[in-house]
Amino acid sequence: MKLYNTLTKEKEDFQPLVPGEIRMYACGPTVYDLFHIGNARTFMVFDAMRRYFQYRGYKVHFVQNFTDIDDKIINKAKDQGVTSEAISEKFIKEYFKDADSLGIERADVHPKVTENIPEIIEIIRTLQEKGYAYEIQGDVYFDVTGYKDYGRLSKQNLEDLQQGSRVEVDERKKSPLDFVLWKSSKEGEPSWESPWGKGRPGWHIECSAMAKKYLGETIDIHGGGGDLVFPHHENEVAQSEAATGKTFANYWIHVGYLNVNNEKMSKSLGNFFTVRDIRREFDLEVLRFFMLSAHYRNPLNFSKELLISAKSGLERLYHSKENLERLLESGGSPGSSEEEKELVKRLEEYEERFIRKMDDDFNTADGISVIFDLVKDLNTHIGEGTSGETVSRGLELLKRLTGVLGLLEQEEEVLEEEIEALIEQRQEARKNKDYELADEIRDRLQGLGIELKDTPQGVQWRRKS
Ligand SMILES: Nc1ncnc2c1ncn2[C@@H]1O[C@H](COP(=O)(O)OP(=O)(O)OP(=O)(O)O)[C@@H](O)[C@H]1O
Ligand SMILES: [Zn+2]
Repeated sequence: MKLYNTLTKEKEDFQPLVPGEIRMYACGPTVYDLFHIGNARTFMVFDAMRRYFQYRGYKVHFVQNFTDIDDKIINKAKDQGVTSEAISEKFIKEYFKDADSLGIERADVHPKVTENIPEIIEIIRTLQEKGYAYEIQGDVYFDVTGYKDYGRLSKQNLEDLQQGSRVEVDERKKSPLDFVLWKSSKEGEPSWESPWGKGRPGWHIECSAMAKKYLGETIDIHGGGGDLVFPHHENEVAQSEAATGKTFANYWIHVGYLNVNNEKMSKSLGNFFTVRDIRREFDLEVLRFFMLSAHYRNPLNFSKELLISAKSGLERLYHSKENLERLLESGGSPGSSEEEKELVKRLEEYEERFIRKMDDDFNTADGISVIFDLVKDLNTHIGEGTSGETVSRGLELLKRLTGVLGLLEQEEEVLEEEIEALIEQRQEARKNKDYELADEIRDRLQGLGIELKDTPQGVQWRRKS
């Protein structure tokens, strides 16, 4: 498998540290608002990558943090007269609602900064002890001139950076590029005790601390949106490598921007749509399909028109799947012809082609083209006369490949909701002593392949295998 590494600016052979296992960290959202679909692109790319790695047989350890302490959170809390925690807790819940509806699976750990303060303090202390950090009146800074590799990730040299940097407000720093590791707290702000007095962590240090705690000193993959290369990731590398003396991440992956009229979608520009804005008009799987139809490193322009055409593309995939399911239900004919044998052979080739494309720096755009080729072939060569086995192989393959991308998953979700609703109706009927209706609903559920079990904790259900 080849992955493009921002660190070397090359597609490299991907070799995880431990064969068969991948340790991957993605920078998560600052939780002071709903996230927009630009953020969603980055989250979705990492979700799809993780699914693909799993499909290729890797055990993936995936961590995505929540930045739950930050100026933006504090300011919003002040405006609304609530605690920072109230703001961050609310938007963490909202994050999960939107992520779930986008088919983004939960990471193995979603650590919060506020729950990792001792680990953060520990790294800062190490940096200070090793001479990479200095304190001024309760603020601690990283000394970039003391770290020889500063600028390596973003391919900038220190002198250019220093010349290019604005005159800093904080005259106390040794270099204008020095960044804050620990901030002394102002009156009324959330704060924690530390060796430098009461304060809170700077932004960059959190990821160094959490990646180390949950994945180890050296991880395989670290990523985020392209805007994070500098200064966020540059600073992460500096802190982590200065503290541990080891390589922080072997592969750096950055997702291209979702743009509007060729400008990055961002909160500050006001040119954004939240996931919920889109949900009012579109099924969110359409958005997912749209995002994954482009290579993750390329910028992607967003417009409603493009989303409408993505919708019809996705519908083509759904139609094919539904058609195969219908044929399967009708039983199919026995035996298999030469034509069918050829088709079965081609199925394997489609899967190989899909893997080849995806192995080449996770090219979902080409991967999706292969899926369309498969669908065309299935639509042409599978019909009433095809054996059940072949139909089922075609269907399985289609579901397997789209599943890797988190697509064509709508139906089951709807079904789940339907089941829950039916179970509720049945409970209601039983409460009203309408046992006839209750039994009728039970039979209907059975017809859908659902088994019910009455337990002291309530009704539980499972799909009959
Ligand atoms: N337009 C975009 N396209 C792709 N990824 C993006 C875009 N905007 C932000 N991201 C990514 O989303 C993730 C979450 O970022 P975060 O919550 O810090 O938002 P943000 O960068 O503050 O957004 P904004 O730039 O709109 O203020 C990061 O990995 C970031 O790089
Ligand atoms: Zn980060």
